[in-house]
Amino acid sequence: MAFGVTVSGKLQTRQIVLNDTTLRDGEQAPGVAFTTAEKLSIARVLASAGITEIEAGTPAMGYEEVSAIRAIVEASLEATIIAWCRMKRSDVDAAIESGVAMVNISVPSSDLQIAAKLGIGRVAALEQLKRIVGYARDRGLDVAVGGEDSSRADVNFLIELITAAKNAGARRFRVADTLSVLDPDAAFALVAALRANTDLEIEFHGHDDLGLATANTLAAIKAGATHASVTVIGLGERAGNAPLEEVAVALKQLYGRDTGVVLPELENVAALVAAAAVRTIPLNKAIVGEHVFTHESGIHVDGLLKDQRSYQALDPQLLGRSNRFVIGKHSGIAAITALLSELRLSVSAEESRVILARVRKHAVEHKGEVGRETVMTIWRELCERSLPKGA
Ligand SMILES: CC(=O)SCCNC(=O)CCNC(=O)[C@H](O)C(C)(C)COP(=O)(O)OP(=O)(O)OC[C@H]1O[C@@H](n2cnc3c(N)ncnc32)[C@H](O)[C@@H]1OP(=O)(O)O
Ligand SMILES: O=C(O)CCC(=O)C(=O)O
Repeated sequence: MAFGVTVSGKLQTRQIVLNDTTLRDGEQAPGVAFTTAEKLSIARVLASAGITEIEAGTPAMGYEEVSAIRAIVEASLEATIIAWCRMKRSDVDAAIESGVAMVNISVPSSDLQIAAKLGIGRVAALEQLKRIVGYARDRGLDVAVGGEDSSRADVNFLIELITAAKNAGARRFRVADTLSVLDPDAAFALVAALRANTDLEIEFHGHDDLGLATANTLAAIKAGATHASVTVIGLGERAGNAPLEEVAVALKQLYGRDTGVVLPELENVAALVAAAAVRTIPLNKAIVGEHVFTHESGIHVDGLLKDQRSYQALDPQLLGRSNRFVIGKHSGIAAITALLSELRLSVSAEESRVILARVRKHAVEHKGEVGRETVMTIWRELCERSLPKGA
């Protein structure tokens, strides 16, 4: 099915809204603990990067968290600040204290979670949800209902929850694949079934235990989700959430869909969050990894030098970045010749082959790229050796 086409076949022109939950689900990653100042800086860079919804934290955690969320609200960013709540009046009261205008009220939706966590049944969970949504609406809050563990729930019960949420005044239902049990086909089918039964906003919240969070999120959007939960560099519970940078760029690159995210800001946002989370961004991390536009293999470098399109689908300029060539074990003659010519060093074809052999040996011995200085040293030594004695 083509992107942007609903199950009923109607073309959609809507913009996909990304709800960034780095400050809530992201911070639930083991060992991650942001200070209030870090939370505020992250919220600021997210808003400057065009994110219009920020799930900023869990007010039920107490005074510090409420103050941090309040500081973000008081920064008057161009974004809706959302607080995460359980179905408890005290959680909603704490959210009100934090100053947010919108809450996400979470309801365990699978039979297993309803029974195990809350010790009640479906009917009681439904009643509790209605009461709390009404309580929040009466206090002027916008309400999204978070269907925790939606992907293991009975779809008919999800529809009952959504109907109850809507009747109580909620504007959105979040379909959470809490434990990553969906693949893209199943994510599409689930969201399509819900889409066919409600006109509420639908947010998809994917986790990455199987490395499918981004794919599942795209499938959910194809099926009619209007919103997607994301976190910077995929920070979040266990293997994390759908990464903001992957979802925003994939939507643009694959489907030409704009999320309002300023793509060249993503690298800075990722660096800030990684530093505050004390996490390292893997060199090969999609979109924001240092090496994702770096090329070493001889055949690739040769192809890129002849025509960039031969080995480039995602234009680094879209992200304010550029291609980089490095010399290493997999370099070929074209890369060596190009580098030496850039350095204005002349070599014969035979000398290039000798330099390449030395480069390979050096790369294996030092397990890494071979820097320009090293290539120049190899070149110099070769020249000295070929000079006639006494010259
Ligand atoms: C999938 C997700 O990401 S869910 C969000 C997870 N986020 C967090 O846990 C945020 C950090 N958590 C915390 O700081 C604490 O757990 C708090 C402040 C929220 C609660 O702390 P405590 O009162 O000590 O409760 P504790 O964490 O031990 O247990 C959770 C309680 O919430 C209840 N609960 C869980 N989900 C819900 C819900 N959606 N609605 C109502 N109650 C819920 C549990 O039944 C349990 O209640 P019980 O103590 O009566 O059995
Ligand atoms: O209930 C929600 O809002 C979703 C909670 C969550 O983070 C999840 O289920 O993974």
